[in-house]
Amino acid sequence: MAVTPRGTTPVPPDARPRLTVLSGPSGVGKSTVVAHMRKEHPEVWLSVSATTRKPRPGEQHGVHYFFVTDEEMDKLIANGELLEWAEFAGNRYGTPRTAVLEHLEAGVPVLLEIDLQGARQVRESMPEGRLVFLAPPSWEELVRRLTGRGTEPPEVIERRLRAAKVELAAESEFDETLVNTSVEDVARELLALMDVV
Ligand SMILES: Nc1ncnc2c1ncn2[C@@H]1O[C@H](COP(=O)(O)OP(=O)(O)OP(=O)(O)O)[C@@H](O)[C@H]1O
Ligand SMILES: Nc1nc2c(ncn2[C@@H]2O[C@H](COP(=O)(O)O)[C@@H](O)[C@H]2O)c(=O)[nH]1
Repeated sequence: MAVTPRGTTPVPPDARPRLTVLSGPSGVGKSTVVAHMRKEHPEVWLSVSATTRKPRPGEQHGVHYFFVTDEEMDKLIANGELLEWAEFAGNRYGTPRTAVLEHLEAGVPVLLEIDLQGARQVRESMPEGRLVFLAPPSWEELVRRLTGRGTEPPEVIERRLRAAKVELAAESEFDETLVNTSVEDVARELLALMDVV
C-alpha cells in the first residue's frame, strides 16, 4: 500500500494529475512565476530540492531548499534518495524522490523547478511528466534579470550565462514553451497546462 500524505485519499492512476517540470535559464523568472502561482493556488505542491549551494539572504532550510554539505549530498545520491540530480554552476542540486512519489500517489499536482540536466533525467524515468520551458523575452532581458537580482558575483553570473546558452539551445526538447514577459500571464498559462484551472 502506497504511503500518502496525511489526510489525503489515493485516486485511481488515470485520474492523477501529471507531474510538471519547469526549467529555463537561470534568472528567467522560474521562482518568481511559481511563487506568484502558488499564492493563488497553494494546492500545487512544489518539490523542495537539496543543494550544496550556500543559502542566499532570506532563504530558509526546508522551505526554499534543504541546504546540505557535500558529504550529505554524496549520501543522498549513493542511497538512491534523489529522483534526479545535477551539478549546476559549481553546486549540486537534487530532487528528493519519496516526497514526489507520495504527492503524485495522493493525486496532488506536483511541480519540479529544476535545470535542463534534471529535466532530461525526469523525461527518462517518468516519461508521463510534462516538461515546460520558461524562456526570456530576449537574451538582453535575461542578462538584465540575472544581474539585477544581485545574488551572485560577476564570475558566477558568467558561469550561469554560459549554462543559459546551452539551456536555450535545448528548448525543442520540451513539451511546451512559455515566454516570461509577464509574471501574471505565465503563472496563469502554467496553471492551465497543469490542469489546475
Ligand atoms: N516577467 C518578469 N519581468 C521582469 N522581471 C522579472 C520577471 N520575472 C522575474 N523577474 C525578475 O528576474 C529576476 C530573476 O527571477 P528568479 O529569481 O525568479 O529567476 P529563476 O529563473 O528562478 O533563477 P534561478 O534559476 O537562478 O534560480 C528576479 O529579480 C525577478 O524579480
Ligand atoms: N537538476 C536540478 N536542478 C535544480 C534543482 N533545484 C534547483 N535547480 C536548478 O538549479 C539552478 C540554480 O538554482 P539557484 O537556486 O541556485 O539559482 C536553477 O536552474 C534551478 O532550477 C534540483 O533539484 N535538480
